[in-house]
Amino acid sequence: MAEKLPMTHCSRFLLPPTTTGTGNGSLPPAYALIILNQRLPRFSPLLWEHAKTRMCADGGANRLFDNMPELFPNEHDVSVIRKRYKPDLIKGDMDSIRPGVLNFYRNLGTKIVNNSDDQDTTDLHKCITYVLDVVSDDEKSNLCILVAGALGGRFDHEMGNVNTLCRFSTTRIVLLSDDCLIQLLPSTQNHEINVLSSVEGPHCGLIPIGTPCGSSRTTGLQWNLDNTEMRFGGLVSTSNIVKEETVTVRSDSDLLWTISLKKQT
Ligand SMILES: Nc1ncnc2c1ncn2[C@@H]1O[C@H](COP(=O)(O)OP(=O)(O)OP(=O)(O)O)[C@@H](O)[C@H]1O
Ligand SMILES: Cc1ncc(C[n+]2csc(CCO)c2C)c(N)n1
Repeated sequence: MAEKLPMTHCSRFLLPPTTTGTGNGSLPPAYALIILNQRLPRFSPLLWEHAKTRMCADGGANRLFDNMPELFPNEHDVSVIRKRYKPDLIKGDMDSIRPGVLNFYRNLGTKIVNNSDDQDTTDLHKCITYVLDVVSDDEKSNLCILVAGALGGRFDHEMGNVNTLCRFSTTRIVLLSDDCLIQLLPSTQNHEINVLSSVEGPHCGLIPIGTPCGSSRTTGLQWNLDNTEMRFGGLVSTSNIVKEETVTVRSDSDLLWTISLKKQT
């Protein structure tokens, strides 16, 4: 059987942007940022700087409005901060955004898309379909969607957010909270994860979601998988520890990769 192509992963969006590219000859990813209705992670200004497109899923706009100024305690004019962080788009069923916040961003020129007719998909899902609709096929191969505020509070929302990783499994999507990130590793490729130890790790996990996994192999972890079977309801890898700069993962079914984020990020 033909060897699967390698897919590389690196959380360079947690480091300040550089103008020097990735350093390995490949194009840096084109990031889009989606802000959800959950506490804004402390490193959101960095994600914002990296992103080419910035959007809020419905009540995510309240979080941008309320929490972004709190991340700049030395700046006293909150309206200057709010104007600096103007989203390109607010999209959703609009049952959570406060009218004052909606008016504020509308007056700044933010595009507002009301999808209250769709009560079958989440606001995050609606934002992802928007990104995929506006991006060309060429750009899609280089796209990486960063989702801020994906965990905490309501378990149905958390699972809904994880489900979007599976629904859009051919798109690179990273779910982020203050504490960790989560992404899907499709079984169609072998994975090389470049761990940035200044900002992430050492705790990590590999979770088979959806279908059981007959065989997975890893390198670079304290408890490596060696042709190991995993299934939800059986073995899943939690509280694993990154031991090397590069972690490799190959598996016959999709896995969720999660890694802790360091507090000083
Ligand atoms: N407690 C939470 N934990 C994780 N994600 C959340 C939480 N609350 C909201 N979200 C995310 O933020 C998005 C916008 O949420 P919002 O509260 O504006 O709308 P909602 O009506 O509760 O959500 P939806 O319309 O998507 O069901 C949701 O689609 C979800 O992805
Ligand atoms: C089986 C089933 N369960 C829940 C909902 C409700 N729902 C799902 S996503 C969403 C948010 C719309 O922005 C809402 C209200 C449904 N439609 N179908």
